[in-house]
Amino acid sequence: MSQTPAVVVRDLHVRFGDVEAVSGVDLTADSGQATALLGRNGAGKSTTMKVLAGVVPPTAGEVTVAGHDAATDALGVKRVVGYCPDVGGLVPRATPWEHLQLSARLRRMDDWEERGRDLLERFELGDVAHRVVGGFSHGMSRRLSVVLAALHEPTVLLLDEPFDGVDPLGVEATLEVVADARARGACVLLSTHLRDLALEACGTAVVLRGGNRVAAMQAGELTGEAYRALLD
Ligand SMILES: Nc1ncnc2c1ncn2[C@@H]1O[C@H](COP(=O)(O)OP(=O)(O)OP(=O)(O)O)[C@@H](O)[C@H]1O
Repeated sequence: MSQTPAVVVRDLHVRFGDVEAVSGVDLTADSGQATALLGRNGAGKSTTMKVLAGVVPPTAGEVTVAGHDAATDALGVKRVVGYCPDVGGLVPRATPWEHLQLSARLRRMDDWEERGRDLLERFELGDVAHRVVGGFSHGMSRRLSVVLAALHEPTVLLLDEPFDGVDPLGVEATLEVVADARARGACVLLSTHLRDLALEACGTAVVLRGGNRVAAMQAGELTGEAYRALLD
């Protein structure tokens, strides 16, 4: 018997006023797999991620995340996902450790401190664990956002542009987080403009264009030429 995919999106539409940000996206993503979301600026990747995170409601279509309907059970969706947004999400006057404390408290987690410390070390944020994030560089903030998304070992891990402005050690730590999540059976969705890193991190790739899905394929099939052709 085949397993229901962890993420199911059918004919998703998202409208902001006059703008149709997503206009008919279909995708599925399985547990234990990582799926890359690719496409040019404005293709609808971040909006799709926001719907999957329970942050933006779908205007129309069917979206299920680990069995929770994004239209009717946004709280249920939020509980099962770990979400690294493309921008924002951090409190400038709080430290990384305070961010972890807040996240753990909201999720009623016990015994999170060792994992929190380990993640901060892996992302080379241990030395700044008690410094307010307002002074962080862009790359440091991105790394902390990945740590926060991964802390509670979510069923569905959503990473929106996690490599943006991140140095090679941060990239390596992020790839490890993705590999660990897959190994424990989580479903990972990762949006990026970096095809090579998408191929390294993910087994499958979905390409969006103008709010639509234009292709879904094994990541290995996404050659540079094929990718460019899909973007145009
Ligand atoms: N809150 C909003 N209000 C109005 N329009 C929006 C809003 N959010 C997104 N859009 C529009 O929806 C479209 C898709 O945006 P989205 O951010 O999802 O694309 P993206 O693929 O993530 O782009 P990028 O690669 O630049 O991050 C764009 O035309 C964008 O301007």
